[in-house]
Amino acid sequence: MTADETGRAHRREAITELGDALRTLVEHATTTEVPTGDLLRAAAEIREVTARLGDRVRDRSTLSSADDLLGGVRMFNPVTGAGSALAPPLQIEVVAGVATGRCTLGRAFEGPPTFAHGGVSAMLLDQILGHAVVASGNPGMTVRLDTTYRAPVPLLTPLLLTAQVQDVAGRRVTATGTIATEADPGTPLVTATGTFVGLRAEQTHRLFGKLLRADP
Ligand SMILES: CCCCCCCC(=O)SCCNC(=O)CCNC(=O)[C@H](O)C(C)(C)COP(=O)(O)OP(=O)(O)OC[C@H]1O[C@@H](n2cnc3c(N)ncnc32)[C@H](O)[C@@H]1OP(=O)(O)O
Repeated sequence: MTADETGRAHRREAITELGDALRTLVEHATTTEVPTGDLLRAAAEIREVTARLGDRVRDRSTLSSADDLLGGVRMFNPVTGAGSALAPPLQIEVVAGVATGRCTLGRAFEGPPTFAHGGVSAMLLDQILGHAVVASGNPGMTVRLDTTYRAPVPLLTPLLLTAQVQDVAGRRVTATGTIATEADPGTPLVTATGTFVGLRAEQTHRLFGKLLRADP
């Protein structure tokens, strides 16, 4: 490992540590019933820490120094990113074209009481369908996502997601996926069909050219 790679690995570990702390903070902030005065004290303390993190920030068109765009490392992806306070995070692996994802949604993801928000389910499915699409060798962006909600997705319950590509027609790729519980993987709670479109070179250049040139 070069010194640069070692530095980057340490930074990723630190970002993951911070992400873990933030996710716990979000979960506790969502569920706490401490006295009102404690809420106000906590808010003041959190603002102090926040100011320290804000000392040096990247702008919108700069990648995180810990990311590797072409290598698929996105530390702050809101679904899979270990550094994201918003991500469950969903852990995805792809074997023989089938993407499998695992996560447990905390109470910050609640929609109907005790169950996950429908938009969160769609977000998880968009991501895992995207991984199956990338693994098929036909990367593209989502242009359509149809979700069918068959049964509510329980919170605080290990979930199992799967996705695979069904069809590739020119630039258009169709993929399907499901959310189930790990305990009952044969009963889909939410299913989705997504259409992804591969970008033409001119589109890639227009949308991401600056980022790709900057990626080390
Ligand atoms: C590992 C990483 C995983 C990441 C997972 C997350 C993925 C995401 O969330 S991506 C973010 C959300 N998506 C976006 O922002 C994309 C927004 N859309 C766009 O920018 C444009 O539609 C773009 C650039 C993708 C394609 O534009 P353009 O080249 O003009 O497409 P266009 O020529 O109209 O259509 C191409 C093909 O797709 C089809 N298509 C386009 N839109 C749709 C649609 N809504 N439904 C079905 N088919 C569609 C067209 O019919 C056409 O098919 P065919 O070639 O067979 O005739």
